[in-house]
Amino acid sequence: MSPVTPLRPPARVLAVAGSDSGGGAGIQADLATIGAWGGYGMTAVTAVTAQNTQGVQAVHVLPADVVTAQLEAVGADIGVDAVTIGMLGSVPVMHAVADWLEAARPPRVVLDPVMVASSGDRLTDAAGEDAEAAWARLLSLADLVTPNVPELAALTGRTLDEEDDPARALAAAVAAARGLVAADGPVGRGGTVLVKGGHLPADAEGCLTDVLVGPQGETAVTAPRVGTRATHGTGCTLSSALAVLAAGGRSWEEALRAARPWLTRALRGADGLGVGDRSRPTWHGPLDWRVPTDDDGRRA
Ligand SMILES: Nc1ncnc2c1ncn2[C@@H]1O[C@H](COP(=O)(O)OP(=O)(O)OP(=O)(O)O)[C@@H](O)[C@H]1O
Ligand SMILES: Cc1ncc(COP(=O)(O)O)c(N)n1
Repeated sequence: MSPVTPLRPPARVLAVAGSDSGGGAGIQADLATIGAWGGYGMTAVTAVTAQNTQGVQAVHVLPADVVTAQLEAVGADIGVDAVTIGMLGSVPVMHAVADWLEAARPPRVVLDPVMVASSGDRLTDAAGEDAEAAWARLLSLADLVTPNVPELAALTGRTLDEEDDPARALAAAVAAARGLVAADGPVGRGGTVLVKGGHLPADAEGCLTDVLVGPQGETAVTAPRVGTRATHGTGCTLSSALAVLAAGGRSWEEALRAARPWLTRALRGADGLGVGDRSRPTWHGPLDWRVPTDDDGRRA
């Protein structure tokens, strides 16, 4: 046996997303996550946002041909083992990404259908029938779709925010996701939906549940709800972790079971970061240090 364990080449993961100047979500969270899991991160920037923990101050969506140029540059030369898609910003950009997915057929595509930031600010000008048609195209090209509950409601036209009971609220969201993955549904063709529980009430044990809903069945993964306001970027972080783990050969279930405890640590680490004072970011780095902060988590 060789004394040196041969290294596997890092998974090449392409993040198609917007830039968050505050560093908490979007491309910045994607690259931090891909790096944390040992992947090689690449980007196709769709939009530039001026953003911090208070909210989104400005959005500039890039022209669709600039997005296409980035996708083609990376795909043609470096190669892509997995794609993670976040903020797209406009209908032309959505179609540009769908065109490239159709032509390039990357092996694993994770689609986080980002619509609104956790601050409440809109991150897309896509609306109406044009947006519906563009989402339908993207859903049909994704292997894993990771909506939060408001996004799931928007994609399925269902009302999902009326149930206070955690089990019934989750069941309603899972039922909506089943419609997406049904043989005649928009995801169809063997794709999976991850219903994320971050917007649902915690259960009696104080836990949140995420459910993978696929054509072959469902898997629920439960984790403690972390009592923090520092959840900015959790969606981007989770999608990118799933993409890099799947690119390394894991199934969606194996990827979620590995990523979910890591996300709990990232959420727990966020309070000690002392970054900003409203919608604080999760923390992808080492947890063996603490910034001195006051009772509100501001840097002392
Ligand atoms: N307070 C929390 N404690 C533990 N896990 C959480 C918490 N909030 C969200 N999560 C987890 O974070 C992941 C993202 O879920 P969520 O439903 O918040 O998605 P999202 O709204 O797209 O995220 P974002 O906050 O980035 O917009 C899920 O795995 C969810 O269970
Ligand atoms: C560029 C960009 N992409 C995605 C999000 C969503 O993340 P969150 O819902 O945590 O604000 C964001 N705020 N900004």
